[in-house]
Amino acid sequence: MVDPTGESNEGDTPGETVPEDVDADEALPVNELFCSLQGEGTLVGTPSVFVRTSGCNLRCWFCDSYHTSWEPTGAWLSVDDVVERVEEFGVPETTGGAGASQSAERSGAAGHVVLTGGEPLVHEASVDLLDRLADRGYHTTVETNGTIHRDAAIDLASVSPKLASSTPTPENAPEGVDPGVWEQRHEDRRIDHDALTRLVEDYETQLKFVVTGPDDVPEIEALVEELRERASVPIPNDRVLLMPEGVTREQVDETRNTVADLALEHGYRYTPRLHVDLWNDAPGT
Ligand SMILES: C[S@@+](CC[C@H](N)C(=O)[O-])C[C@H]1O[C@@H](n2cnc3c(N)ncnc32)[C@H](O)[C@@H]1O
Ligand SMILES: Nc1nc2[nH]cc(C(=O)O)c2c(=O)[nH]1
Ligand code: SF4
Ligand SMILES: [Mg+2]
Repeated sequence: MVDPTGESNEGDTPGETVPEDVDADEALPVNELFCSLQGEGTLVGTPSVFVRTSGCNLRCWFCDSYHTSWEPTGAWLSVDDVVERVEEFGVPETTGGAGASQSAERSGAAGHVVLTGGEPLVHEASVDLLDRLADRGYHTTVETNGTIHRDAAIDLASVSPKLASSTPTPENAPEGVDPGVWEQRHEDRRIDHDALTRLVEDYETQLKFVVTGPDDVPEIEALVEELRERASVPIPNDRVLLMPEGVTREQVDETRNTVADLALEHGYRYTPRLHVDLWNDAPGT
């Protein structure tokens, strides 16, 4: 394992820790690559291959992928190798493939790939990966915090803008972590109206907000209104999703009903965290 961060806790420049023998245009720091059911959003329940890159330009206190943000870990893989690993789970039937491979332990994800992280769009090579997957007939979902726009083969932009309640403080930071410069840096970076507007205009988009409680709703309403004014495309309420905050079953049990009630009250959509319900916080799910 190498430090694949793209961004250390003190440093600020994506790419600064790329090892000398790695060409960051053609390789990605991969934290995990696995097959599961899409647990969040409009495609919930869809068998999918997940490619989780390491490194993020934000530091949400509640990040459920600590080892891609606060303590980024993974191994650099060439884009070719990532495509090969994805194909081991099955190739889309539309490209003449036989569907799911029989050898993989979880092998049902022949058509959908979810590129996530960390923040996958900090990495230039994500564009190349998405192009190659699209060429092979995969449907691509990109899970992104919405602070970066790239031109890429994205079928569904699953954008999760980060609310004020996500900002790390010494009180809420993960155990043993001092957020230091990240409290202000996260706050400064978490909303980029231009990037959000371009994502909404260029791609089929869902806006998937992590909700910690009723106090988050005014900020969601204001942001959605702002984007509706800026964007040249409509943003219907059924593309605005409220998702309960929580990494474990116990935590989601605490927030689930409040968030469902808020969705009903405001006419937004609710999304479960199906993978947490099914597999709790196990890695590779
Ligand atoms: C780990 S993030 C990676 C993609 C990107 N960095 C982002 O935040 O959208 C994947 C998804 O998990 C969500 N998420 C992270 N921590 C969470 C938590 N504690 N509760 C609910 N959702 C969470 C994010 O909002 C995002 O939708
Ligand atoms: N099953 C499952 N569905 C997911 N949808 C988005 C995820 C993510 O971490 O981006 C995720 C994940 O980690 N697991
Ligand atoms: S933006 Fe996404 S990956 Fe980054 S810290 Fe927040 S939840 Fe984690
Ligand atoms: Mg996750």
